[in-house]
Amino acid sequence: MENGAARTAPAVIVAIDGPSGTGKSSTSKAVATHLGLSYLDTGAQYRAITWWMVNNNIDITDPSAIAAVAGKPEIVSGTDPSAPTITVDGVDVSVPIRGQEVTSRVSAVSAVPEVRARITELQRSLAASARTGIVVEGRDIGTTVLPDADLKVFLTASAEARAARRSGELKGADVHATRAALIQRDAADSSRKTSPLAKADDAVEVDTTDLTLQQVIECVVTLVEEKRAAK
Ligand SMILES: Nc1ncnc2c1ncn2[C@@H]1O[C@H](COP(=O)(O)OP(=O)(O)OP(=O)(O)O)[C@@H](O)[C@H]1O
Ligand SMILES: Nc1ccn([C@@H]2O[C@H](COP(=O)(O)O)[C@@H](O)[C@H]2O)c(=O)n1
Repeated sequence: MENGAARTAPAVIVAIDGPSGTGKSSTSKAVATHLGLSYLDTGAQYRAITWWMVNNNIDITDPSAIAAVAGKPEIVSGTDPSAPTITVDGVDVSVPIRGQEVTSRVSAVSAVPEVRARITELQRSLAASARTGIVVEGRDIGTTVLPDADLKVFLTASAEARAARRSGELKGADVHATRAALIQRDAADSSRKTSPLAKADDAVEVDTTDLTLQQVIECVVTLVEEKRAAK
């Protein structure tokens, strides 16, 4: 190499989208850790702003009420894949954003264009400042947030597999009710007007129904390494 300079890998931007329970978070964190990249859970950001709306008694059924205050909460995401963090106005909300109160309302809040504009700006700024690159997971990353990502992956899995995974995680929650809730949230996320859940035309689709988590991770790591080698 010229002047003995060590070649550093170019920063790589990876977008991972897909419906609920397809393995986006588990896969993205592991891929980012393996490749020394940052990691951003964009669902956590939408959950955080929803938590703030609930805590401040904003009428979730009124999009104009949500839009009017969308710029108020300060949402900060930590992007270390081994310890991702999320705070709202300095409060750690990593636990309450996973509760039912937030989960049942997040699709309504995330459908409001002013909320999406605010959160999208945060996401682009974090991606632009990631030194080695970043794995960003969500619903509209490949289509809207980072349309020029080096690699776009769209994870899918049957509703049955996703419900079984989630009810296992929720310590035996009723699998039928879990399946119905997943389908309802996906339908809301896919049918909203602004940046719906969708596969980008140039995304690689990976059906994870019959794959172990380790197999999905290995598949995505290989795809990233191929893109990196070609840069
Ligand atoms: N291929 C797989 N096989 C079996 N279990 C899996 C697989 N991928 C993920 N899981 C498990 O399924 C559950 C959901 O995974 P994860 O949270 O990564 O999905 P997600 O797509 O990020 O969901 P959401 O969009 O709702 O946040 C977790 O318990 C995870 O360990
Ligand atoms: N890019 C994204 C990511 C998420 N959402 C909304 O947030 C909800 C929660 O996402 P999880 O991944 O934590 O389950 C999701 O249902 C969407 O309503 C989004 O709109 N865009």
